[in-house]
Amino acid sequence: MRIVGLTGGIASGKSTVSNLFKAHGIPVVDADIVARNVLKKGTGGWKKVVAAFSEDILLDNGEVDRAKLGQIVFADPEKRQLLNRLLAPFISRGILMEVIKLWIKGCSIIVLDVPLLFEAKMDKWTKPIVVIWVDPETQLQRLMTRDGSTEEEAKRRINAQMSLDLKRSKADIVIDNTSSLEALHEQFQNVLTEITKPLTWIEFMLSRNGAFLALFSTFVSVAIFKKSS
Ligand SMILES: CC(C)(COP(=O)(O)OP(=O)(O)OC[C@H]1O[C@@H](n2cnc3c(N)ncnc32)[C@H](O)[C@@H]1O)[C@@H](O)C(=O)NCCC(=O)NCCS
Ligand SMILES: Nc1ncnc2c1ncn2[C@@H]1O[C@H](COP(=O)(O)OP(=O)(O)OP(=O)(O)O)[C@@H](O)[C@H]1O
Repeated sequence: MRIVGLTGGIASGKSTVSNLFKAHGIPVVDADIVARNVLKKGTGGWKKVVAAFSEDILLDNGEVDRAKLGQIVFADPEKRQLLNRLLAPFISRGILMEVIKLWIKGCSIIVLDVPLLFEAKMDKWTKPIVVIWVDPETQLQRLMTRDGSTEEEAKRRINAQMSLDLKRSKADIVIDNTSSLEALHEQFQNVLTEITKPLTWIEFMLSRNGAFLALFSTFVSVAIFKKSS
């Protein structure tokens, strides 16, 4: 199985590229969705976060007030680290479960869309790593437009992440999404060609079909050995 890492900064275009992968039949595990699920009312993540941040962060229906928690953690690095520490085990487990489900289905190439791929040290599980880079001014403008946030709020969120230049230096493949959507689509075609190349032997053995082949070969070898002895 080939597990492609997809990362970048906030509002750099990960969801836009994820949608292109999905449109080409390549399944995507979205870490933001996993992170939302592990913070739903009554879950283990929810209990830990409420115990640490108090019931002040809850809405009347008991769900976490995400906007309020966001304001708290993006204004205070220590509180953000605390939230990351509390949720990290639940998020990693959630992502692993999604990968296992896709493995069982027989998917041979999948994409992990993880904003904090490097920060959470999940990059060691993915190859190749695709980083979506965008110039800082475009990133800020797109974030403010999409979320309707002020410049100050948007900058806080951007500064809570590893710099995009550092992420770019750790990439196997870089997509520059500063320009138009057409330019993004063009670059995407090259990425698609690259990641859909035939699996390496190791990737094949890590896929479901590879595991079945290994199991089948073992049975045949044992049967031949028994017959000949
Ligand atoms: C603080 C929370 C409640 C704010 O929720 P909100 O709905 O406003 O934002 P959302 O979850 O859609 O995240 C939007 C983007 O913010 C960035 N972001 C989210 N959490 C973090 C973080 N802890 N550090 C840096 N950037 C982050 C990511 O780029 C993400 O794509 C939420 O982001 C959260 O629970 N974060 C901690 C979990 C986490 O690490 N998520 C990232 C998945 S790897
Ligand atoms: N090339 C582009 N030209 C113009 N707008 C774009 C381009 N690429 C993405 N956008 C817009 O920029 C915004 C951010 O893109 P997107 O939501 O895909 O980023 P993201 O990296 O997934 O964000 P997050 O980290 O918050 O999940 C969206 O409103 C999207 O429509």
